[in-house]
Amino acid sequence: MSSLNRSEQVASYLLEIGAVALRPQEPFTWTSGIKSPIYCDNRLTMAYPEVRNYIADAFAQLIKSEYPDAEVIAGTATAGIPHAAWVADKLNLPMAYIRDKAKGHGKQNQIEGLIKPGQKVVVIEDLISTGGSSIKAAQAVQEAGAEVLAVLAIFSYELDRAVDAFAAAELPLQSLSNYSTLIDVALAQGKIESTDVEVLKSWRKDPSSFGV
Ligand SMILES: O=P(O)(O)OC[C@H]1O[C@H](OP(=O)(O)OP(=O)(O)O)[C@H](O)[C@@H]1O
Ligand SMILES: O=C(O)c1cc(=O)[nH]c(=O)[nH]1
Repeated sequence: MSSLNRSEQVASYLLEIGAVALRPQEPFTWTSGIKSPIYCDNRLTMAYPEVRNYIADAFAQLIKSEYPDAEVIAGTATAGIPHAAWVADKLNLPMAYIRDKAKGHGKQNQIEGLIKPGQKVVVIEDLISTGGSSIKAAQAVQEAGAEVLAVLAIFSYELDRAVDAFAAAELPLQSLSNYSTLIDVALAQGKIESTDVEVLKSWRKDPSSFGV
């Protein structure tokens, strides 16, 4: 592949740093309980300055062009936090993060940092599977009286379940890369075989029944 677009470049980076693991014989268990032949560990991007900087620039450009009114960049705990910090730094905006639930001690906060009622917030997540984690985080921001302009993620599996959940929650979602691009890039780079593509595509049609 000569000139890669943003989605292809992010997929290519994820493959290059070994963030994408295939294990059809011994499926991964996701946070939602779904069993999957693939796991994408975007946390590894932290270890690669060129990669994390490309991601932060891409998020920052997206926010500048599509959400120029953003006042706070909020990361989802835990994997969204470092990316939100780098993006907030690039945009010189306040940063916050959202726990999956309120702390049981101390100030019992779910949102750490500062999000004021009425502020316009962009939520940064590392990855969307079902969307459950990031929608919950975005709703916590809304419950705090702020407005969520969008949820932005590095990668999305493009599952129907997530698309429907974001639509029902009336939350815009954009990802820098996605499952279909990842498969195309991996195949073009010889990192997977056509037999892998068949498994990955058939799993994607019915993720809930894989490996059961
Ligand atoms: O769209 P969903 O079905 O909610 O799945 C995606 C979530 O799962 C992972 O987080 P995980 O629960 O592994 O926690 P972590 O961020 O603390 O690593 C990932 O970082 C997303 O937050
Ligand atoms: O749904 C998840 O838990 C999940 C899937 C995945 O590919 N990567 C990840 O970090 N979490």
